[in-house]
Amino acid sequence: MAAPQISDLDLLKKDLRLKMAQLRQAASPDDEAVLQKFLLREIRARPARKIAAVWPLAGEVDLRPLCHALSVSGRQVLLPETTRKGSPLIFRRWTPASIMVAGRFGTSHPEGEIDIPDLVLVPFLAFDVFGYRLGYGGGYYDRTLAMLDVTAIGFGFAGQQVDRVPRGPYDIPIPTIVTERGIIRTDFSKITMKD
Ligand SMILES: Nc1nc2c(c(=O)[nH]1)N(C=O)[C@@H](CNc1ccc(C(=O)N[C@@H](CCC(=O)O)C(=O)O)cc1)CN2
Ligand SMILES: Nc1ncnc2c1ncn2[C@@H]1O[C@H](COP(=O)(O)OP(=O)(O)OP(=O)(O)O)[C@@H](O)[C@H]1O
Repeated sequence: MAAPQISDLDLLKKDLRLKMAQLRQAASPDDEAVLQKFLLREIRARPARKIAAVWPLAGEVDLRPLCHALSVSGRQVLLPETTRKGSPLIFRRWTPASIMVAGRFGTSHPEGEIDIPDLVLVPFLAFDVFGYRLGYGGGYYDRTLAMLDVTAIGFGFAGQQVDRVPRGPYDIPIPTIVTERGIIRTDFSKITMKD
């Protein structure tokens, strides 16, 4: 079988992934708490009932306190199950009593029922002010967002911002990004060309 084609864009993204992984230093617990406060406020301002969060991978923002807070306040938390490469994610119901099981690439997911979110929190290694993001390279969130008609909110630390994330045809910009410094509205559709 022929080896999969790797494009220049894939190489640019790979470079940036390495750079961001090297830059990544554990943010302070204060930053993490402030980020979750902003994120919770942003979610609560919306009517979404089923919110897809993530279970942390090493070095990522730990959204577990947010998952608990959302669940306690009556929202249904969903967590992704990492499917085979090339497939969209599936989401399963989580409650504080859920038992997490090991999945692909070091991820964990609950064994709860499969459900469809109406709001998806999207992790990244890097983001830009236009709402483009760089993930781990699975294309999972791009495939998932292309399929679902849902609100997406990106979250991460301000230090993960870069001037411009390399863009590909499948990359879907995220209209709202939350960091410990506040909320970034990236929806440039209302801004004229001269801006
Ligand atoms: N916390 C969290 N959960 C998440 C994501 C995430 O970014 N953060 N994902 C966001 O999409 C999905 C998982 N995506 C992932 C994609 C690749 C690798 C990974 O480690 N890939 C290996 C290469 C694996 C291979 O091809 O054999 C690597 O990069 O070394 C990890 C997670 C769903 N769950
Ligand atoms: N909707 C899609 N349909 C087909 N291929 C896609 C789609 N979305 C992404 N891809 C492909 O998947 C591969 C990985 O995409 P990319 O490098 O953008 O991942 P990523 O955004 O870093 O990862 P993730 O979305 O999992 O966080 C690329 O080759 C890309 O072209």
